[in-house]
Amino acid sequence: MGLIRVQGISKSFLVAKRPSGIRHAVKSLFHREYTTVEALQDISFSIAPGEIVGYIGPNGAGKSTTIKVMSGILVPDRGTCSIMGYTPWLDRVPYVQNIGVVFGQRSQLWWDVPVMDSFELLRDIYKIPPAAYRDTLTLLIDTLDLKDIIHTPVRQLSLGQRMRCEIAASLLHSPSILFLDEPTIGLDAVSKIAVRHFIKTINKEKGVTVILTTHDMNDIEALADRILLIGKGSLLYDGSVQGLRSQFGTRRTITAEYRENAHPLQIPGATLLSWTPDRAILSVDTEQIMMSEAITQLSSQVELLDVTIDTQPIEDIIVQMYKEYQL
Ligand SMILES: Nc1ncnc2c1ncn2[C@@H]1O[C@H](COP(=O)(O)OP(=O)(O)OP(=O)(O)O)[C@@H](O)[C@H]1O
Repeated sequence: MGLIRVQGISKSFLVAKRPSGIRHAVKSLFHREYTTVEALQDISFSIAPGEIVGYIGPNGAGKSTTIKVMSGILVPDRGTCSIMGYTPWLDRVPYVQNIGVVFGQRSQLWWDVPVMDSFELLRDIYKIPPAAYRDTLTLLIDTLDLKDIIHTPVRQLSLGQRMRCEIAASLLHSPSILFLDEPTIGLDAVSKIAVRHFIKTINKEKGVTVILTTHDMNDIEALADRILLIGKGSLLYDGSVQGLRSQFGTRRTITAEYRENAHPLQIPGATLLSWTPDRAILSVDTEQIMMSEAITQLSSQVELLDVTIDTQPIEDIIVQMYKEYQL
């Protein structure tokens, strides 16, 4: 069942050209030239309740524009979007009761007042009943470890502390869908893990459907059941992380340790990444040679002591896809 159904969405922006040079700049004051940026071109997908979907793509691909359309901030030029039966940009008031949105680069909290004051304002905006507000707030304070920071003005918080408060703010009204635009951007390793853990928990325990954009492939590996890959405004891949690996991740790395041998290894279909007389690292293209065959060839050339095989990191696979699609 599609909780979110996006069909044929396109969105373009008219952007003023900024000529360089003083003469052209003065001329442009009287005669502006415009160019059209096709931010989204015929995007379609559907998301079921309880999914965590990673929305990825290079800079400028159209990720934030999609999130803005889905959260009702932007109106597309063409296409339809039905989320829980609402059209986000037409049914804004009832619709926003059902969604939470976090833009990692922007704050929805009031900068100069304590976090708690922002929460109370949101309580009033969303008309959250007092008992429900108390319960949700207690849960969020516990799970996001907010006790010691809730009475601090936002501008005094670290980025990681602020992000935890932003996520709490987006969930105060218990939405069933959460849009996260770069939720871990700029966070240290510990805060990233805390945020990921929390996202996983609300998805599992509360059944919240999560759509997150990120450049951090560790976020994707830790969280997403499914990836939507967008490039230059078009959807290029829709499937599982596993599917991405089997479709695009055809390389494996073999690290071999062996009794000293003077001759560098030579295996067709494998590239020698590094070599010493007792240790070599090879990159194997499994489309050219099966792993079993590569190991057989290896053991025929040296006396093996230890072998480890690593799959291609998801980050590398994505870089390879960006190259393949010329993004
Ligand atoms: N308000 C706007 N006015 C003009 N152009 C815009 C506007 N918003 C987005 N764009 C353009 O639309 C394209 C898609 O932008 P978008 O912000 O959706 O990309 P993104 O995938 O989120 O990128 P990033 O990873 O850098 O955040 C870009 O070329 C961007 O310059």
